[in-house]
Amino acid sequence: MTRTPELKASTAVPPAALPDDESLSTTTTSSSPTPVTVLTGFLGSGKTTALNALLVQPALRHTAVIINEFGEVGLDHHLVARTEEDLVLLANGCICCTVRGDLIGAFTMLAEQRAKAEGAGNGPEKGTADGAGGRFVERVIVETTGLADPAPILHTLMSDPAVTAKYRLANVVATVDAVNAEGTLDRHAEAVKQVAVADRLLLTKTDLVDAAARDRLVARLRAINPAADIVDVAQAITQPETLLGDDTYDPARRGADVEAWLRVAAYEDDAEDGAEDEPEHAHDHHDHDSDYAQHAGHAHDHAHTHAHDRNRHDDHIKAFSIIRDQPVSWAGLQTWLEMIAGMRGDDLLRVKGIVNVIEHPGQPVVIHGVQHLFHPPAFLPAWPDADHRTRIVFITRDIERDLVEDTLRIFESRRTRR
Ligand SMILES: Nc1nc2c(ncn2[C@@H]2O[C@H](COP(=O)(O)OP(=O)(O)OP(=O)(O)O)[C@@H](O)[C@H]2O)c(=O)[nH]1
Repeated sequence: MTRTPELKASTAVPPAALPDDESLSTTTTSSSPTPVTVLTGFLGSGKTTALNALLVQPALRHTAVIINEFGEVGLDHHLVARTEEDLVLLANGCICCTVRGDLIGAFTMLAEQRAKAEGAGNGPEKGTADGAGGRFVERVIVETTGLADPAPILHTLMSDPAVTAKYRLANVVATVDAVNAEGTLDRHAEAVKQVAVADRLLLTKTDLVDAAARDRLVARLRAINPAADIVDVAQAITQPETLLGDDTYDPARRGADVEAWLRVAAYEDDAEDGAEDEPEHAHDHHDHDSDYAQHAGHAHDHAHTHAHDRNRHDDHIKAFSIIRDQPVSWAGLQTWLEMIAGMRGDDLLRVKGIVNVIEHPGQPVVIHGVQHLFHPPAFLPAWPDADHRTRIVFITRDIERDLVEDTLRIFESRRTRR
């Protein structure tokens, strides 16, 4: 049976406060397009962890982050070391299919902030980034969902006039989980595409595998994308200038497949633009779509209408969340997680949650599961907002919400009877 690591005191999110220092790019001027890095990588492969390690570095203090999350309940904005002003959460589906408009809207908003900051004298020369004058945004990192097909995202960034007027796609970085990647690449076409389009591949979780497994994985990654730099995340995050440093994304360097995917994305984009002239009718794109997008801290409802279905994800993939109003027993939850990971680990693509545990009142616990692997749970220093309910997001293949709900209730009721 899969063992869930013991609950130990550690913190899940590094501090958001940044020391004053030089920025990464010394070449940004108020008129130059803002460089954009796309951070992709399969579910649970370590995107947010790598991002947090980068964002605390002084060189990235003027970096805004756009996070796209997959699931009914957005959690990532609570787990990223960035203040509300620098973080935009797109939780209304996947940017590769349903929230392209939101992505463009987020870029437009950040460009307006930058213009406002520069108008108020908060430009790059002064290095200031706050106050009523707006924030100076020097770089944007877009973290995709783990299931994203990167091609339509890259296409949008390279061709949408509203974006290209102010931004340029600098590079694509993909995290690759050394524990799960072999199986993931076998089973999920999105994972192969994420690797194939990247300039840099960040190997994560190499601390959990032996050298031979790492070498096998590197050979496989080289076969998919011979031009990418492959680096261990521990090394990469100490050199943000190398990881994110200015270059302009060139699909031609990535091979014929990538160019073909981008052509398909362009074709579908044109088809959608044509279809937008048709009368709109609202319908669900995914059974997992949440129905809101929010600029972190300022949630606003979006009633999304799309003219046709652009669901690129496998119909077998489900995303749902389990919510508990009352604190839950850590011991019961741990036993249940072990049971479900042991029985259905291959199909338990991602489990991520904030848990209010009976055993540690006032100390929210963050849990992360990726297929059979459960990472050590970690305490958050405090609840990120007024919502103190347990919220656990599941992304599964062919595991229905009812099965998860029903089995969890069995363990919960067993605990209660003791
Ligand atoms: N041991 C180890 N754990 C890691 C490493 N990188 C990430 N993790 C753990 O992997 C889990 C998932 O990491 P995240 O950064 O949330 O992954 P993600 O790609 O952002 O996940 P999603 O966006 O939900 O798909 C967390 O528990 C991390 O602590 C690593 O290099 N080594």
